[in-house]
Amino acid sequence: MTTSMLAYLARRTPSTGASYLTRRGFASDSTPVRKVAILGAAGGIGQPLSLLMKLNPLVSSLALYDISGTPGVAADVSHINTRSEVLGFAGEEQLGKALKGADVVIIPAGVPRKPGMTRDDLFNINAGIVKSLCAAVAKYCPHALVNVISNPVNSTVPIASEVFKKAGTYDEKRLFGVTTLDVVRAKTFYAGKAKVNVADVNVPVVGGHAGVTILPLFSQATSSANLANEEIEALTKRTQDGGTEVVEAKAGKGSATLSMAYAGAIFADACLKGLNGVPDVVECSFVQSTVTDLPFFASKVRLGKNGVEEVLGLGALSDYEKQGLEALKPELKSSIEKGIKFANA
Ligand SMILES: NC(=O)C1=CN([C@@H]2O[C@H](COP(=O)(O)OP(=O)(O)OC[C@H]3O[C@@H](n4cnc5c(N)ncnc54)[C@H](O)[C@@H]3O)[C@@H](O)[C@H]2O)C=CC1
Ligand SMILES: O=C([O-])CC(=O)C(=O)O
Repeated sequence: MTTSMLAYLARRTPSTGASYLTRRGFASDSTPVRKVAILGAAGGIGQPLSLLMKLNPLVSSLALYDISGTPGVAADVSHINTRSEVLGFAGEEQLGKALKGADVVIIPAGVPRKPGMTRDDLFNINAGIVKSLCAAVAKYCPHALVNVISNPVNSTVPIASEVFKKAGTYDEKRLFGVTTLDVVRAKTFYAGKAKVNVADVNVPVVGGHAGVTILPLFSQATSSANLANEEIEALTKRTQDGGTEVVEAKAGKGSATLSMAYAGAIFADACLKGLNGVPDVVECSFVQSTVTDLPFFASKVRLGKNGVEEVLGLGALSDYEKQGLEALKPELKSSIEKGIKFANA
């Protein structure tokens, strides 16, 4: 749970259970009004993500959109006594209303993997979904920060950028591929292996969001621990295969939803904090980048009032990480190009 969510829960009055913000009225005096729209809100990620965003005190309005099922999710979540007003929107004719005025749009719409599939196998269905949803974003909330969760992220983010370019609304500072789950996994696996407190651990994860394109930089991990090379290699492999581990364990019933909802909520919270002028908000994300020769790349990003304030460099890499960086480039390049080609076909 994010720090602001924890702070919010801590302010609850034990006697009534009512929140500080609710008792003072709908919106706090000091917290800006912020609308968040979730596209694909009735899905496996969408539902727990809707719950977590309802718990976020930075949100004043929460719009839950899907092709169907959202009136029920919205009715359910709306009974929680936190700040935001929740509205459900179902079907394409309601998409405009869901998006209008949104500050942050989170997109977990699309099909998930089944065992034996790669993320790229989702391209044929999800590319079209992301393309049409982004066309609507360009029309109804062209200044929103867009958090793309739908896979394959290495291609769906370039697709989104091309759609926005065509609409004349592209601002590279406002488009993000959500790779936070890779960071969440790297932290968890590292803390378990290094036997350190997971709350003290940070690990940057760079590159992209599929297989070998996921490159955790354990040489930069805090708290530092003297792990053997074989242990670092095993941790790297486990982080790269984290999604597949869940897909296989779910045995045909989808991919990561709960941990992804957590990761998506962390990233959206960082975007909101940045918009609100909170200093030094840094998260890894797949963004337009000049950190390597690839046009999009995941690395640490400082978030601010306009979205990306600064794309941070990679820092010092170990030899193993340098090799991993070179090895990931061909696949990432071809996934990016595939997305761009699709959007312009
Ligand atoms: N970036 C990341 O780290 C991760 C990404 N994912 C990806 O997130 C996506 C969603 O996964 P789940 O929630 O498990 O799938 P799901 O099938 O449970 O939910 C997807 C939802 O999208 C909705 N949807 C489909 N077309 C839509 C459209 N045109 N407009 C609005 N909503 C639409 C469906 O109705 C459904 O409710 C998948 O592509 C999956 O691969 C999953 C985990 C991690
Ligand atoms: O593996 C998948 O298909 C879903 C995903 O992106 C992840 O869990 O990292």
